[in-house]
Amino acid sequence: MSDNLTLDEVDIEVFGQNYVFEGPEKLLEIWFGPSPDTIPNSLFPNDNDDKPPPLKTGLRLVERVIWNKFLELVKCEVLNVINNDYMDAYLLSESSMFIYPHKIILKTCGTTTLLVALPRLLEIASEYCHLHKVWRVFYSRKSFMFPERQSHPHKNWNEEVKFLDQLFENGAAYTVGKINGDHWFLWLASSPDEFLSHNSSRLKEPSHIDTFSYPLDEIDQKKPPIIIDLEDQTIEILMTELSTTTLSKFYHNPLEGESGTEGGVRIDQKTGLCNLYPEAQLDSYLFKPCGYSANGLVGDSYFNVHVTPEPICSYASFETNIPVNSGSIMDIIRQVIAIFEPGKFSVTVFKTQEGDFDKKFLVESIDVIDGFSRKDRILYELDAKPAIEKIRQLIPPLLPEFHKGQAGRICVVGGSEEYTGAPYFSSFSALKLGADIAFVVCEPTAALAIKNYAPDLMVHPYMRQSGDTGKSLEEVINNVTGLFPRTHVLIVGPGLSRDKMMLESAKGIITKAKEKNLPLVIDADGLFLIQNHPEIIKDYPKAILTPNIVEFKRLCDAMNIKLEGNNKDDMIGLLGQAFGGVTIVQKGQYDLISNGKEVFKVDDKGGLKRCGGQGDILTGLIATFLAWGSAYHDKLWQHDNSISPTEIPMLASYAACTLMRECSRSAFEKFGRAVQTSDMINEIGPSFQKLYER
Ligand SMILES: NC(=O)C1=CN([C@@H]2O[C@H](COP(=O)(O)OP(=O)(O)OC[C@H]3O[C@@H](n4cnc5c(N)ncnc54)[C@H](O)[C@@H]3O)[C@@H](O)[C@H]2O)[C@@H](O)CC1
Ligand SMILES: Nc1ncnc2c1ncn2[C@@H]1O[C@H](COP(=O)(O)OP(=O)(O)OP(=O)(O)O)[C@@H](O)[C@H]1O
Repeated sequence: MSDNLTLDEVDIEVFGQNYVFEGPEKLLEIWFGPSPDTIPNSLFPNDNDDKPPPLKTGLRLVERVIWNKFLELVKCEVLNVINNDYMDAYLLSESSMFIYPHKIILKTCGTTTLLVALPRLLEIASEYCHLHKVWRVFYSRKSFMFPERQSHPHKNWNEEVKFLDQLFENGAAYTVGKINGDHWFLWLASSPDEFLSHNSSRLKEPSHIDTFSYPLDEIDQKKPPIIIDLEDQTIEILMTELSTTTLSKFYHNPLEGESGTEGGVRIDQKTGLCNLYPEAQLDSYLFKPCGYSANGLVGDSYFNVHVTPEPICSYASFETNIPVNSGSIMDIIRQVIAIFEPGKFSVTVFKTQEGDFDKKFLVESIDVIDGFSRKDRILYELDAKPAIEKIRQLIPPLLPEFHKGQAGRICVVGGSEEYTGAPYFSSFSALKLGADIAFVVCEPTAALAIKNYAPDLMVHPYMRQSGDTGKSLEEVINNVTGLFPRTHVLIVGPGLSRDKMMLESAKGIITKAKEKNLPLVIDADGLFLIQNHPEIIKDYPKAILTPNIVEFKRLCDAMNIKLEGNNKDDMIGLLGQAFGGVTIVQKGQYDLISNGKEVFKVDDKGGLKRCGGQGDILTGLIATFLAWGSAYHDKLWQHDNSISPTEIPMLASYAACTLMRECSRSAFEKFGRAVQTSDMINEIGPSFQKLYER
């Protein structure tokens, strides 16, 4: 490095005026089995030997020349290789590759074409290791700094998803984070029970292994039973805007010695990187004129560090799968941040969720670092289901000391001259689930009909349609709000109609309900109101909106959220964010639930008849779970108080969606095409019993 030039000047001198480098890496993990022991031809531990087995099996059998050729497709090459009993770690000209017997982790930066090489990777596994099927695939990357420099299929996320979808079945693509800021793309396909088929057209199964298969039980017969630890956790710290002092350390200064491995060792000491994991076997490399990469091995885990020190695109990444418990994640983050002194950084913890793992605790344990302010903290559940056990905790026990109303008082504002069924379905479903009391506040002509449907309901004819001169808007609103002291949860919309006076009244009632901090469920015509006046509900986290496909689109339009460039399933998170943390339940072939931070998916089997009114049932169910959430926090019964009030809308929505689908499934099973919404209501009791009753 020239002594009297700034780093910028050095870059321009060496690389030219327009030089930039894409530091953020593409990361691919392909698992061919859950552990090394599930791979054919593995050498199993000698019973008398405490030492780990010499696991040169599976993918580790593939020779270096094959990998060299393979990496040509990625457009990078091998600089150095280290290994231990568990894996081979390749340091690449553009990042790293880790090869275990049962999985490969390939991480490449710049304009490498990682996915292009994927079919060849599957072919190598099949041809040389008898690994014809994969068990888990994970591909991720941060949004690129310079996307226009990438080549196919990395030009944009949709292309990458299409590429992966063509190769593997059942993939799921996600975008996490701010679309107009830092965000991540993830694609994953996994199947804990079965192996995934892949469709690599170039793959041909060699005839001599035509009949070879390796179901887990077949392998298990060859050795003592093993407990497969499926826990897998990766921590990634991505840093930009590194300090000038830090950057200068990653330039090659000929006066200090050679670049390459020798330079790498120098950098490890100069920066303190060698102290991150002092016990690690470290392989580091200093590029000429600048840049640094390192792989570190600790037992069966690894870490890697890659640094792009050009000031115009400065970037450093640290990634590890070395197990860290929730409490000590902060220690490693602090150490890494102290070494690189970034202006901005983000931490991603990717964890497979097994057992009773407390993800909330993990997320909360990631604290703010002195000198930084936190912009975002997202917990994203990928195809995960919130613990049924958690929902069960919200359900009030049936105790002799309780009195009328404590298990839930639900008020439905809806019901007009045109629609009387909707408010009935909604309120009656709340009773069927277990709420003690349900009121319907409706227009007088609807009141007569609804009273006739069910004497269990309390029907108040307080609402007025336009042209009805009997009552002013103010009187209507005051009458309804007079019920609030007796209400736990308010549902607005079923059968309300689009009459101006009815909608104006609903608007006033929602505003008053917010002042009283009442949980709200808004559906049907209530959503029509919101689509025209989103400000009524924006930033009120106690509200849940339950749009069907048409209503969802209208809400997105109202909030200016466009499908272009977004994955269809990401829209809900964006809508939740746009509404400032309101929970959205997007109903359809599968239901998605999001508050803008988390997304739950409910794809349990439902019935095949789409009769009107099922959405109304759902509102009654959500409201009852919400009311139980309030009773939980009022400590109506003894419990450990482990569920936070902020979790309730997501949990209540999830519980209601699963229950609704089960009601629809079982009613359809009995009645087929003749099934009616009222048949589904009759299934609420048995379905609840099946899913949630202890
Ligand atoms: N028995 C009853 O009294 C019922 C009354 N309902 C009430 O009827 C009023 C109007 O509700 P709508 O749902 O008709 O109004 P929407 O504005 O949701 O629907 C408008 C149009 O979109 C169509 N549509 C709805 N869901 C769709 C989907 N998933 N895919 C494609 N097209 C779809 C509808 O058929 C309708 O033509 C509301 O007040 C509602 O509460 C409904 O809740 C159904 C039952
Ligand atoms: N294609 C589908 N497959 C399975 N379930 C579905 C499908 N479409 C909707 N549902 C379920 O039906 C219920 C009602 O959703 P729908 O989209 O019909 O709402 P809605 O139009 O608001 O209903 P309503 O008729 O009460 O106004 C939800 O629980 C949803 O999960």
